[in-house]
Amino acid sequence: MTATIIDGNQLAEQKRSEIKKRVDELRQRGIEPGLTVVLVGNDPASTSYVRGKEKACKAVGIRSEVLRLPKETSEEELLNHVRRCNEDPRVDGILVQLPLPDHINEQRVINSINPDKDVDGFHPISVGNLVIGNPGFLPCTPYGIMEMFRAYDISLSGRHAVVIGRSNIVGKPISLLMQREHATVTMCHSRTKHLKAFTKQADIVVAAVGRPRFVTADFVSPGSVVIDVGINRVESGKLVGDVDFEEVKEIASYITPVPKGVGPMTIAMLLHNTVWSAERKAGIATGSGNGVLT
Ligand SMILES: Nc1nc2c(c(=O)[nH]1)N[C@@H](CN(C=O)c1ccc(C(=O)N[C@@H](CCC(=O)O)C(=O)O)cc1)CN2
Repeated sequence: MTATIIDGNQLAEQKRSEIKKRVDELRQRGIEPGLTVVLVGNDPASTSYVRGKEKACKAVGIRSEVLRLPKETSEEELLNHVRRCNEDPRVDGILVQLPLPDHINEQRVINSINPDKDVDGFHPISVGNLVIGNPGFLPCTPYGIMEMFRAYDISLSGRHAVVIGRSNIVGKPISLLMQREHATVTMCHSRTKHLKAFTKQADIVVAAVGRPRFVTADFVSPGSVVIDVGINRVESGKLVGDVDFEEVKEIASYITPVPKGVGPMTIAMLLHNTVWSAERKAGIATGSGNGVLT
């Protein structure tokens, strides 16, 4: 059996057209949703992701501004920029592109973002809301994965999901979200012994390890759903995921490719969060922003 390939590009395009309609409605009320992205330094991957965010904002009519700061920027200077954005009424969403240079304490910067503008969903208040099941911003990559499950009618209820990786951005939130949809979740990480013994039992595998083609055919069972969060540039210059796509697609029932899988959905959900923030400020938000029933 060859897996159905989950088309992140197509789904993101669909999302963008829904979001554009919401932006048009806001504009008709005289509201222009705005996103500020802060980029410190010139890491090529981060620079390219930020360009992707600017382009996506433009496509749907969100006003975007990128603060490009030199890599020597001090933590205090960065915090001052964030404070100015917190107070700027034109800014509905603030995103500090990660990773930050080593001399800056990432968590301190995240903590300084106004939780009402935390479109990345990384602030402790957003994390707390996710844990409790309150309405709030969800981190964009896990949110995008949940939207993929929904679009492809992949039910999580009663299924065993194994997450490889325990990062704050992906591993922890995706585990909570899948649990919220009634999956039984096992979290594995770099110190997990007998990793394959876990992944072999899984109905759903989410790979967020940061190691190129780490998940090979012998990790997965026939018919499982495999979500690849990795983005690794290998020596040949090719972009590959954490999953050996060619091998695993012959065994899985559904699989996300890299590129054009989870990545484009990350940016689409950022647009959603920004528009939801503007709608909420205007008192016209429908839903909870994160799929929680209100
Ligand atoms: N503040 C944040 N920093 C980072 C986040 C985040 O959600 N918030 N996530 C990642 C990077 N990221 C977004 O910032 C991101 C990564 C990849 C893609 C994407 O569309 N990838 C394409 C391929 C792009 C390429 O050719 O290089 C794909 O997979 O098709 C979008 C966003 C870390 N930092």
